[in-house]
Amino acid sequence: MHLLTAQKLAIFRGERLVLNGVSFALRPGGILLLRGANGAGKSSLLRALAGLTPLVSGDLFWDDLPALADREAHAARIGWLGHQDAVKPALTPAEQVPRSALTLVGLERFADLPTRFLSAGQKRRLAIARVAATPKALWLLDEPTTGLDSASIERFLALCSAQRARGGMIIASTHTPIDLPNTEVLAL
Ligand SMILES: Nc1ncnc2c1ncn2[C@@H]1O[C@H](COP(=O)(O)OP(=O)(O)OP(=O)(O)O)[C@@H](O)[C@H]1O
Repeated sequence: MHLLTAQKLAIFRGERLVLNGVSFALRPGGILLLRGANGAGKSSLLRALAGLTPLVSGDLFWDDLPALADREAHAARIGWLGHQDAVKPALTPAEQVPRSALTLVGLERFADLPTRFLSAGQKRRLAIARVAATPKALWLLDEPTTGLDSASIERFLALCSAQRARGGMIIASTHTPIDLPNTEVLAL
């Protein structure tokens, strides 16, 4: 039984139709990888699925009901990892994410340092920890592994597996392979 179904989505960015006729469906525990060249529309699709960019046409269903009819309810289902990390530079990691989640991304040693002193990869790991910290039915991840070293990629994959094991879904754009079983791919 599919929980999330997209039918013939069309998305404008600025003046241009960047995506048209995009359809897919995901079951609980499913993972969908978005592939495509720079500018293909991966980020635009993720934003639209999050309700941040309007759909020009098409339908998005959650459990067979219009997903975006109640924006607040939809936002509450989503763990969002954008292109830009939503981390606060003046606060420490421990001030913005529970310590248990920092451990999951190997950031415990940096928990009490102002976030502005973290490296790009460490900030990315903090943003991932923030997504993983609260249970969300759907993770929308824009190039989650960019800038991560191999140990951090392994930890990220473990978090993805845990999300799927509890019935959560993942949609991620990526230019690199993501080594997880039963992945579906949407080429844009
Ligand atoms: N805010 C915006 N206003 C106008 N056009 C935009 C905007 N954001 C993106 N675009 C355009 O929409 C198209 C799709 O961009 P998008 O960022 O979704 O691609 P992408 O597949 O995520 O690319 P990348 O692999 O480089 O991250 C591009 O042609 C881009 O120039």
